[in-house]
Amino acid sequence: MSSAHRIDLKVLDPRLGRDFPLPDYATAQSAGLDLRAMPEAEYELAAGATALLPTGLAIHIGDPALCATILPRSGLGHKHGIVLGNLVGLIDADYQGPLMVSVWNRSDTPFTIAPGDRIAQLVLLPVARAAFRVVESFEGSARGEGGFGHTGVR
Ligand SMILES: O=c1ccn([C@H]2C[C@H](O)[C@@H](COP(=O)(O)OP(=O)(O)OP(=O)(O)O)O2)c(=O)[nH]1
Ligand SMILES: [Mg+2]
Repeated sequence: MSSAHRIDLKVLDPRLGRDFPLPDYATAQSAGLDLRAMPEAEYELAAGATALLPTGLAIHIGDPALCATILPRSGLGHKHGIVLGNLVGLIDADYQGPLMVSVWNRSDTPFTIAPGDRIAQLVLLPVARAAFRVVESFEGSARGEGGFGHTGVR
């Protein structure tokens, strides 16, 4: 854990850390920390529906060279169609509000989420920030303006 970044975390839901563990890496080299959905009670997400669920915690990354993303869990996404309503969540380094997960049931069957269920995962990432310099023309590059299939398929 020596290379880990210290991130401030506030527990907003007293069931976390008491009835359910705080987020932690499942293995020594896991990239993602599972986030638990913390609705008041069991929540049935209808087929095709989206719900914004609290995770019961807040984090303050506090470093502009970092951000966090919220990603689906592959098992839930592939087997049950439980993914994210925003596809990927982006957590800014200066965000201090409750961490929320937009859960989307893209399947054709209802899915029940119980408080404490691990519903998505948080990945901390490095961020490079831009300072734009407005120019009239770009220095030449190998690609130029080619894109969108320009290099072919095979
Ligand atoms: O899945 C998510 C995505 C975002 N957020 C929080 C953290 C993030 O820093 C903030 C704003 O997210 P974003 O910039 O993606 O949303 P927006 O619609 O542009 O809102 P804003 O106008 O507040 O930036 O909302 C979450 O809790 N969960
Ligand atoms: Mg925004």
